[in-house]
Amino acid sequence: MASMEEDGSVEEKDNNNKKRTKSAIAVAWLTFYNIAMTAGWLVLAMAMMRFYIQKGTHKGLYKSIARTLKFFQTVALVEVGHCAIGIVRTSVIVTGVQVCSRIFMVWFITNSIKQIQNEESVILFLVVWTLTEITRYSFYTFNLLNHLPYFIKWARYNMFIIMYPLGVAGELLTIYAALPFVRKTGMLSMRLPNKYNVSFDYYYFLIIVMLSYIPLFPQLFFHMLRQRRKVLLGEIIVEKDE
Ligand SMILES: CCCCCCCCCCCCC[C@@H](O)CC(=O)SCCNC(=O)CCNC(=O)[C@H](O)C(C)(C)COP(=O)(O)OP(=O)(O)OC[C@H]1O[C@@H](n2cnc3c(N)ncnc32)[C@H](O)[C@@H]1OP(=O)(O)O
Repeated sequence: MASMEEDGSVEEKDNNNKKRTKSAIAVAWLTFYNIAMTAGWLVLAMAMMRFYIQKGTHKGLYKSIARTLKFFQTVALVEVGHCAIGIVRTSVIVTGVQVCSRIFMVWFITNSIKQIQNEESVILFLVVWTLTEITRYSFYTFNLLNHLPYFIKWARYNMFIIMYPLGVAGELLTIYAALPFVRKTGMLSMRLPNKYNVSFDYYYFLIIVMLSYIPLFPQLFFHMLRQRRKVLLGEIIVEKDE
């Protein structure tokens, strides 16, 4: 009996150790990931500042940082995986919408339509994303290391109140500026007749994307407001199942 109890406790200890090892691996990975992403967005911030100081204009800025931006924004897809495997307590849907809309902005709008790359709206969302991500990833990093300075926590849960609407404005104005070029060139569209018998009009697709901000953006914004109340004001929030 005693030996069974001992066996049981050994098994339990083993399971606990496994859990601890797994979470230690997760913490190590997340710490590495967040440090790399903070560094990436800092590099982008410095490249943008250097470009503007040297050239005195925003024209050509997007082209000069495009590769770095595409790399770090695309890598953020990993975050959907973090949620899916449960190593961070965030909804896959909320993260998916946030990350996919950014990737769409980068690859299918700004990168694909050269004529809009010098629009002021592009600079607006680039600056807003960069400030947001430096704050967000450094928040996660310091939080994981249990050394979170209050001003980073404060910035993480207050900046979005201004940054989210500004970022959305930059994104929507950029898509709007792209519409005439998309209509004129018929890019990424499929007209009938074709061998697949399928028709797709990227112009109307972009209009649908713009309209989808109306229901989706408030959900992200209110999610952040709830997080803000939870973290800064200590409110207990009962999460609904996904
Ligand atoms: C195919 C075409 C699609 C087109 C769709 C078009 C519709 C688009 C509508 C949407 C528009 C979005 C526009 C947007 O791009 C504009 C901007 O971004 S503007 C700049 C302002 N933006 C922000 O402030 C971004 C805010 N968003 C986020 O922070 C996240 O993306 C979000 C998922 C929304 C929220 O994050 P989360 O729920 O994770 O909140 P917390 O930060 O409070 O964290 C919760 C817990 O998870 C832990 N966590 C999360 N990630 C990590 C990580 N990487 N490392 C470590 N830990 C992490 C975090 O610590 C919390 O843990 P705990 O609760 O235990 O404390």
